[in-house]
Amino acid sequence: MPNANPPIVPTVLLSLATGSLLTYIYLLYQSPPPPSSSDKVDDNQHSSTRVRNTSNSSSIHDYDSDYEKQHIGELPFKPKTPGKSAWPWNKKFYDFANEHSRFGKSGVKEEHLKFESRGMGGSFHFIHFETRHMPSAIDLISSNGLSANIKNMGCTGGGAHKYSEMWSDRVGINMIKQAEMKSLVCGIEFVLKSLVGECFTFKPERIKKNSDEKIKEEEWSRKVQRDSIRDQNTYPYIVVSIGTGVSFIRVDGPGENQFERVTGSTIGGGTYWGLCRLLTDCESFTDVLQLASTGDSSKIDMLVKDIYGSNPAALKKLKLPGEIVASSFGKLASKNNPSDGIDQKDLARAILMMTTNNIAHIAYLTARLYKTSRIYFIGNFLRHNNISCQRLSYSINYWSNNTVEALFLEHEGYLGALGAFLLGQKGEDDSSRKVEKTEKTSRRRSQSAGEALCKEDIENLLKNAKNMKSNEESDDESSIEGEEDGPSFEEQNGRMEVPKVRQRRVTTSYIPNM
Ligand SMILES: Nc1ncnc2c1ncn2[C@@H]1O[C@H](COP(=O)(O)OP(=O)(O)OP(=O)(O)O)[C@@H](O)[C@H]1O
Ligand SMILES: CC(C)(CO)[C@@H](O)C(=O)NCCC(=O)O
Repeated sequence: MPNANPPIVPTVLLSLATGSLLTYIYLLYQSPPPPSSSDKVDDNQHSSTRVRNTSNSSSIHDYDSDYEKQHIGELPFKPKTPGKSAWPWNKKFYDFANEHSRFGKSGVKEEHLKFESRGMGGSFHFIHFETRHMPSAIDLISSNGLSANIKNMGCTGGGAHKYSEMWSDRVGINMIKQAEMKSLVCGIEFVLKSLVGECFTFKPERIKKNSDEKIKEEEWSRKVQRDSIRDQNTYPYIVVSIGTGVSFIRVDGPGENQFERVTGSTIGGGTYWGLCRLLTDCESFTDVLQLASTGDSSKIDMLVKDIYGSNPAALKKLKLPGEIVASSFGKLASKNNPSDGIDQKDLARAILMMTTNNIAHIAYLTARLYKTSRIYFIGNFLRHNNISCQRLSYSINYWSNNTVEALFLEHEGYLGALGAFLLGQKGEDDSSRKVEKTEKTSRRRSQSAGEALCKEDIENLLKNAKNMKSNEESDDESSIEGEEDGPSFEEQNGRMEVPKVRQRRVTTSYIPNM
């Protein structure tokens, strides 16, 4: 008698990405293996019961199974289904993870990010917690008996090395280590190829009435969905991973080694959060973003018009509008008492803008250097951080004269964990020696921004700058201000608009000490 409704009580597979501040866990709940020949069901019936219907799910993510059916060969691994003997060994873990949305004191499950995968035969769930609570997280798993039958776990980031012994000693779980950049790129390729609704950008709320009209940055708040990777034209693209520090990676193609970390910046999310901890009373990242949203950075930053006055002829010659920042924190340099008239909210905003502007500049130059129109910004600095996403969208559009687009991903912080898992499924395991070697090689290649520019690169940049200059001279100045959506992107990507500003569930507050 066919079993029409095999239960969706799955095997749980785990993967971690452990950075200096946060750790992301990705869980895959796989359905039980197909029934044996004695209780065979027809294929259609089986697949429809194995995979839950996403349209009823609370997730915003629809799984593009048609695409996967056609392109499954292009995924970075051949999906494994669990052996029959493996199931349902991890039921305890599954029930525990399923029943709770908070774990310990800083663990949070992000319901809105979960999605189904027909190819993987299960659902992906996402949890993060603060890395400093790693020992408590391991104890939680151990004391609840959750580690039974979990022998291996994909892992990437610095923590894959730092906490490896702790995991094996305390709970007997072996870390299958993967290189950080490779995991990131693998995760990005996976979500871009298989998830509908993953990629988006910000555009102005309205279209210019005439070419002289300037659309202000504040109006760049319309969240617009972007298409996934469909073909070779997508490459090369730039990935800017904004974590504690910032990595700039060029991805040349779908193959797993077709990327290079081209440069980095030490001014990243850690800089922002570190300076804010020093200069404000905020105790959580969520609080400081909230504070920044009410601040005014123009009390702190020196604007071009502060230097030039509002002299249209002079500004036209300079080719910079008066409203943009000339020097972050520059206004404080010439005040008798720098703290007069400013408070914590203005500081929080100015630090956020300084960090974001710097990243935007390097990202734009990197895109120019490698002649690409796509920059994907990821990493947890952007988490619930519409202010930076909007600034990046506006700046990249502005500096590139509407030829390069800033793109964002819904699973921005979990791409490394996802990639580490996928690579592990492929049977890869970077031994520490191999990781060291890879990182040495990439270290040699990826020096700081200035060093990375070889003579040829500089010549190219100068050539491009010259071309841009002559384009700008022939253009009306206003054409670089918030032009209506650029034809190149609209034609390339096809577009679907999401009417509201980036909608994310508000972060549940992070309780210190797990
Ligand atoms: N709850 C949070 N607590 C602390 N920082 C947070 C939080 N949420 C977001 N952030 C931001 O995310 C940054 C860390 O990002 P992410 O976790 O992607 O990097 P990482 O992996 O630690 O660093 P790197 O990529 O440089 O190794 C922090 O510096 C901060 O700006
Ligand atoms: C060190 C890493 C790669 C760790 O994720 C990251 O923090 C980073 O890219 N920092 C910038 C380092 C540099 O100057 O290239």
